[in-house]
This record gives sequence, structure tokens and C-alpha cells, in this order.
Amino acid sequence: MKKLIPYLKPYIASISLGLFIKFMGTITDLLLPWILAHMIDHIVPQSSIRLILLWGLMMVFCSIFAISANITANHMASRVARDTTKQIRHDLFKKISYLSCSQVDDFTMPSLISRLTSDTYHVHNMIGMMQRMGVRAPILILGGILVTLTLDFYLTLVLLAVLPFIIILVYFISKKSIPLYDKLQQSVDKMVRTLRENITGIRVIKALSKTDYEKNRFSKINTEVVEDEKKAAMTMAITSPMMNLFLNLGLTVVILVGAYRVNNGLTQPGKIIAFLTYFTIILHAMLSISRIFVIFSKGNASFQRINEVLQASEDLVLQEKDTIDSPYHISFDHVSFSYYNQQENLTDISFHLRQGETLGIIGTTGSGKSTIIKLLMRFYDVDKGIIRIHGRNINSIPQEELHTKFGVVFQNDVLFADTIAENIDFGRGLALEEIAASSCFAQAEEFITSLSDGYTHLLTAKGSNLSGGQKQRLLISRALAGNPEILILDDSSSALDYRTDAKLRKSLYENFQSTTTIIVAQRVSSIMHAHRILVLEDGKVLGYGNHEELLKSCKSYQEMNQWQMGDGRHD
Ligand SMILES: Nc1ncnc2c1ncn2[C@@H]1O[C@H](COP(=O)(O)OP(=O)(O)OP(=O)(O)O)[C@@H](O)[C@H]1O
Repeated sequence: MKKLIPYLKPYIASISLGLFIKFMGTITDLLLPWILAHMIDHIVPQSSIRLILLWGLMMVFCSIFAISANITANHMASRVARDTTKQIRHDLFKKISYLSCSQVDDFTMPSLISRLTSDTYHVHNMIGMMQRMGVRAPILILGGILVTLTLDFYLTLVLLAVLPFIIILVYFISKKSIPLYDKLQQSVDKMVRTLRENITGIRVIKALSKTDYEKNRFSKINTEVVEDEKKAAMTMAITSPMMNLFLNLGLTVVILVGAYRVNNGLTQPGKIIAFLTYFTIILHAMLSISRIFVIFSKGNASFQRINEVLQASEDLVLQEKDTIDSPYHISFDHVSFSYYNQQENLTDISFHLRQGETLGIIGTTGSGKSTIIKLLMRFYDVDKGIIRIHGRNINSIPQEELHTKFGVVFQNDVLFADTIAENIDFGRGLALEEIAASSCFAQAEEFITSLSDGYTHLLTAKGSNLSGGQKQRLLISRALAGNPEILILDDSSSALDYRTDAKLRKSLYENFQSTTTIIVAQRVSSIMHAHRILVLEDGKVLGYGNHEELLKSCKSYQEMNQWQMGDGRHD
């Protein structure tokens, strides 16, 4: 919770003023029953219209002041809650975008989304509620008790006798409901995760006729959420009737004792009426306290989840400069890596590429091809070995500098709901000529210019209004547009026909001579012209060399070549 203070600090003046206004409004609210009692007991018996009007006006004025003060303070509280949450959301989003891939894996994406959405919402509620009721409820309780003491000591004893029951009730309900709400939050997290998987994979779900299966899976989780919600709501539902029971019992006793005391001339009717109002005010304030506990505990738990992300230490720390003289642009030296420090996903990988050379990576699915790319871009740190670019250990290159070296197309990369030109430019402010040139190199120009609105053609989210091959060519255009030092194409030409694939390779060869290229592919034809080819299986190197060398030395490569291309070389 301490970590929330810096977020509230800029609003300290506004919070203080708001609380002061709230304080004044609450005190005035407390005055109203007292004025009423005074009027009934002392002013009305005098039968002076002028005095009755005067005190009546005073009541109206106090009511208007109390309402206005409460509304103003509530507005101020909402503004503080809104602006603080905006800043927290901003910081959280910024932090999430800087998290390393392994940190994202650890937190999990759905959990990060719910921290950014529902958790910030709970914090918003907590900040607002604490300002609105945090001051008002205790003042109503303490002030109420003090005023009732001045009105009638014996009746106050009735009130004090009921209070412990209410306190015990509030304590037990808070104790029971807080873990229930925590559990509910976890179920909602799970539901968001399933929903996200479902929406992302909606096509494959439909294609495999898994709609019913997924519907049932979602229904199960939805029922879980409803059950948890029911349990939490049931606990909270007890609060109001129980409070009302105590309230009504208390009021009955007050009326009985009050009537007895009025009959015996020990007190006045006005005081009894005022006392009944105070009694109600105080018990409702107790009810508010129980709500504050629940909202505070939800907000507190949510802020802790947010803070966990905000405080996540940078795990890809920039290391001291480590540079050697090297003739190679990219070199992997005996690199090993494991995602979860259990079994190795890559073992002892080595390769060296001079500037302008091309490396083809081929291998079975799950053999570690994309992992090599992730390590080269330092999404994860290697466990063993060293990766160097121009002789410089990549762990000593600042992330921004490292990433500007790459033009990259990942597997299942994303296109946004924007124009084709914007999707290629990707916020780099490139001139239209550069965009057109890169799409020409990527063999995308033909289909773009055939569209009636060309580069201003609007894509739907994820480019779902394009074919697989068109999407890949746009993504390759984006990667080429920055004229990158290193080009990475991770399984990004799989949807291209052989002719377009060959034209793309020719274009890369002719126009990107100084760009070092890594092509991950399933097809031998996509990588057979590469200077070096790495054949992987289960994270280990089965073969390394050019096409001719591998045909002689690597049995797996020979087999792949035979299956895919017959025994000859086709293009
Ligand atoms: N984020 C991750 N967390 C844990 N394990 C992972 C993660 N990404 C990949 N793996 C595992 O690492 C291994 C290598 O995966 P990788 O994606 O590099 O394979 P690949 O050769 O590119 O496969 P494909 O051709 O199917 O894309 C696989 O066993 C995979 O399950």
C-alpha cells in the first residue's frame, strides 16, 4: 500500500480540501436531527411563527450546505480516483511493454490483461470510496455517539449495547467475504484467459467443429465464476438484513425506554425523535464501514498484483561492454538455453555469418528454430555460450539499439486495422516511395496496386481481409522497409507459391546485399541457396553447411530434400 502513496501525492491538496469539505458536510448532516429536536422541544412550544420560520430556514440552509458539500467532495474524490488510476494504468502499460518475454511467460498474458483492466478498476473504487466514506463514516459514528450522549445518556447506553453486535457482525462478514472476493477475482482471471484463447482461436475452433466443446469449456468456467460470485454475494446479502434486524431491535428498545422516560418527565419527545435518527445514521455508517473493508481489501489485493508487475526487476540487464575483434556479423558460440530451466530447448548451437550472408534454419516442429531468433534478439538470455553481433556480446547492447538492427517477420505476426501504408510504415514516418519500394522487393506491389485504393486500402484487424500469402508479403514489406542490418524471416514465406518465393529470394539477393539474413523455413527450396544452413532436431544441430555439403553429410537433410523436391533441385 505504501507504493500507492507516490501516486496520491500530486493530489494531496485536492484530497485534503475534499476531505475538509466532506468533514464540514458530515458535521452539518449531524446537526440536522439536533436542530429538529431543539425545534420540537423548545421552539414549537413558544408558538412563535418568526422563530419557527427562522429555525426552519436554518434547517433548510444546513441541508442545502450538507448536500452541496457532499456532492462537491464526491466530485473531487472521483477526480482524484480517476486521475490516479489513469497514471497507474499508464505506468503499468509502460512497464508491461518493457517486460522481458520470460517475465510475460511467468505473469501470463491474461493475468497481465486483468491487472490492467479489472485490478485498476478495483484500485479506482478503493481510492474513491476511501475519500467518500473513509472520513464520513467514522465521523458519523463518533460524532453521532457524542451528540446522543449530550441528548440523553440513558438512551445512548441502549445504542452502545447494540454496537458490539454490529461490530462483531461487520468483523465476521469482512473476514469471510474478503477471501471469497479474492477467489472470485481468480476465477474471473481464468475466465478472461479462456475467453482470450477462444476469441484468438475462433477460426480453428470453427474449422475443427470444436464450437460445442469450447462452449462447454467456457460454460464450466462461467459457472465457476457465478458460483464464486454467489458465495460472495450471499455473505454480503446477510449484512443488510442483519443490520436491519439490529437496527429495528435497537429502535424498539429506544422507543420503549424513550416513551417511559418521556412519560416520567425525564426527557422530551424531540430528543427521542432526534435519537431515533442518530441511531439510524450510526448503524448505517457501520454498514458503510463493512463495505469500506470489502472495497479496501479488494483494492489492496489488486494494487498488490499491479505493484508486483511495477516492481518486477529488469531481468535483461545491460552488461558491461564485451567486444572482441571478429570477422563475423553474427556469431553463436556454443549457445544452450532452456525456457524453464528444466530440459534444454537448445543445446550447444554454434554458427557464424559474415555481413550480407544468409543462414537458413530448417528442422522439425519444436526443434528450436524460433528460439534461436528469440535469443538473437535477446528476448531471453542464453544459459550458456555467447551471441555476438559485430564481435559485441548482445547482452552489452542496449535493447533499443539492438532492436533497431532488425527487420523481422515472426510466425503469425500481426497486421493492424489500418491502411496498408500504415501497416508497412509501422510508425517510422517513412516516405511513400520507401514504402512502395519495400513492397516491390517483397513481391507485394502487384496485389496492392491492383486494389482500387492501393496503399490507402484499409485492413481489418489481423489483416483478416487478406489471403495468407498477401499478409506474408505485407509483413515482409514491413521488415524490409527500414533497410535493416539484419533481416529475419521466421517461417514467413510458407504461404507463398514456389514462384513468388523464388522471386522474393532473388529480390533479397539483388537488393539487400549488405543485409545479413536468417530464414527459418520448412521448405528446402526456401533455404537451399543460403550460404549456410542449420539443420535442427530437438534443439540440437544435426547438420551445418551449405546445401551441397549437407546433401553429403546430413542424412535428415537428404531425406527432407528427397521428400520435398524429389531427388533433384527444383526452383
Ligand atoms: N515461451 C515458451 N515457453 C516455454 N517453452 C517454449 C516457449 N516457446 C517455445 N517453447 C518450447 O521450445 C521448444 C522449441 O520451440 P520453437 O518455437 O523454437 O520451435 P520451432 O522449431 O520454431 O517450431 P515450429 O517450426 O513449430 O515453429 C519447443 O519444445 C517449445 O515447446
